[in-house]
Amino acid sequence: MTPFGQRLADALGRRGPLCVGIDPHPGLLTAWGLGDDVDGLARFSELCVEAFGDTVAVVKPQVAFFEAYGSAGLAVLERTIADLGEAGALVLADAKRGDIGSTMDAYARTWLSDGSALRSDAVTVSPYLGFGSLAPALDLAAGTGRGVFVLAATSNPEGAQFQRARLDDGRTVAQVVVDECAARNSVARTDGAAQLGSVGVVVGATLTEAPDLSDLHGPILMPGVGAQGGTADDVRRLAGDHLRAVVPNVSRDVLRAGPSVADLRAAVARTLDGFAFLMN
Ligand SMILES: O=C(O)c1cc(=O)[nH]c(=O)n1[C@@H]1O[C@H](COP(=O)(O)O)[C@@H](O)[C@H]1O
Repeated sequence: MTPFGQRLADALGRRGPLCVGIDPHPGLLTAWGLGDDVDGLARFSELCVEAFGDTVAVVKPQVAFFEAYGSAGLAVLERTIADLGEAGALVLADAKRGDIGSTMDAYARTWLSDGSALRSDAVTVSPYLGFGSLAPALDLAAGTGRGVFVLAATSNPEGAQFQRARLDDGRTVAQVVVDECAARNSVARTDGAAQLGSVGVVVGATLTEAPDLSDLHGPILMPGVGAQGGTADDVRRLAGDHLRAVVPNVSRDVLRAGPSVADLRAAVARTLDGFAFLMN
């Protein structure tokens, strides 16, 4: 399969620089006139697929909201991932996995192997057990043409406690994560692969300052726009010279426009207008 970074660059070029989250909060289910149950979850997801599948570059189902309904919720997630892919969107499973390497291998197979019912184009992972513990996911993604987004500097205020801590060499933990991802992408580039690597980082749109992203050569997911207070201007400021690698994520701010598919699509179009500068 074409490497994820290349497929992503292509999708952003065709559909515009946006990742929309499918975050079925119980409050949103109620606001959409749906039950806080598996049927409500399934209908919510169907409407999202209809609204975003054929227009948005990347759609990011938040796995937690599906897991909350047990195995039936996971079955909805399987269907949603498959339907989004069929409609032409890239699917980023927001699972934020991270564990010792041998267990990480099982997580990697779940989200990144060709044979899995939950296979997605990319998955979010947490480097808290050490960057090296992510190797099974990074290796499998490279082998199957999929992508990995590693949490570097997250959008929540608590994130700074660890992520801004400094190592002996003076770099912040967030910077080390970015640098490790950059090293992975540079290996791919010497193999003659895509301009945009397949190992991305997550940098919150709510931050005052981003880590140095100059050598990353990979995608930068920026969640925190809208409901968490981040704005398009914040994205512009944090993106610096890396406009073409940035993918802002918006979940609640778009989802609040539902349940009408037309209204959801209009919310996407409005949001994309605000990010037109990312295409220059
Ligand atoms: O990995 C993520 O997507 C993520 C990282 C981060 O630093 N902050 C963050 O908000 N997210 C996710 O992005 C989504 C943001 O949702 P809204 O605040 O509703 O736009 C949620 O699904 C979060 O779990």
